[in-house]
Amino acid sequence: MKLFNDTDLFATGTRGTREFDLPDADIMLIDNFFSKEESDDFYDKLLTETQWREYEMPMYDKIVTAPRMISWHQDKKDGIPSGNAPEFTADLNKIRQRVETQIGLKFNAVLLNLYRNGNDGVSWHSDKIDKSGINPIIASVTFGETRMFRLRHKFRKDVPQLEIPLYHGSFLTMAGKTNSFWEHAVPKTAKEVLPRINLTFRRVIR
Ligand SMILES: O=C(O)CCC(=O)C(=O)O
Ligand SMILES: [Fe+2]
Repeated sequence: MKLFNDTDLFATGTRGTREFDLPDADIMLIDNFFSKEESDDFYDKLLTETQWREYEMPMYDKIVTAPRMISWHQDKKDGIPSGNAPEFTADLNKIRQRVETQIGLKFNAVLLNLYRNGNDGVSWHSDKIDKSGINPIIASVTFGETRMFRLRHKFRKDVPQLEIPLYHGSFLTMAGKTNSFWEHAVPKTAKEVLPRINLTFRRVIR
């Protein structure tokens, strides 16, 4: 069937780690973190088996429906309130395991975002830190369509914005001060694009 025109990228099979030389940020990217086969498989299963739901968010003085679908999963076992959040599925556990092994840290929650087409995106924001403590690490995995991940410094207008294409099977981390000093976004696009799934692993603390 597939779909994503990234075969040249996968042909090399490299798993190089890239770090970005940016002020007040600690960002690392690994393309091909998951193989093409693994990525295709996770993509298909996550797309069809996840109970995707809409997400209502405050926007100025209104409540609007976010232009994407989400699913939040959280471990129940460590006694941290998780509301009605479903547990990690077997596939989410497999993905989490790989991520944890790579960076040597544990995560207890994951947010899945589904960008159905070019009208879906996420506007400028920093990830909330109140539930993850100060300087949380966010670990992001992408399957499906390549979309641009944009970053901008919150306070320094002299620092240029940055655009990172996040490919099928890629892995990105944002650590240290990144969330305090930078915002990120996935802009909508007028191009005809297939669905993209992004997973951000997080550590929820009491
Ligand atoms: O889809 C992405 O790459 C980013 C998602 C994101 O920023 C978020 O869920 O907070
Ligand atoms: Fe985010």
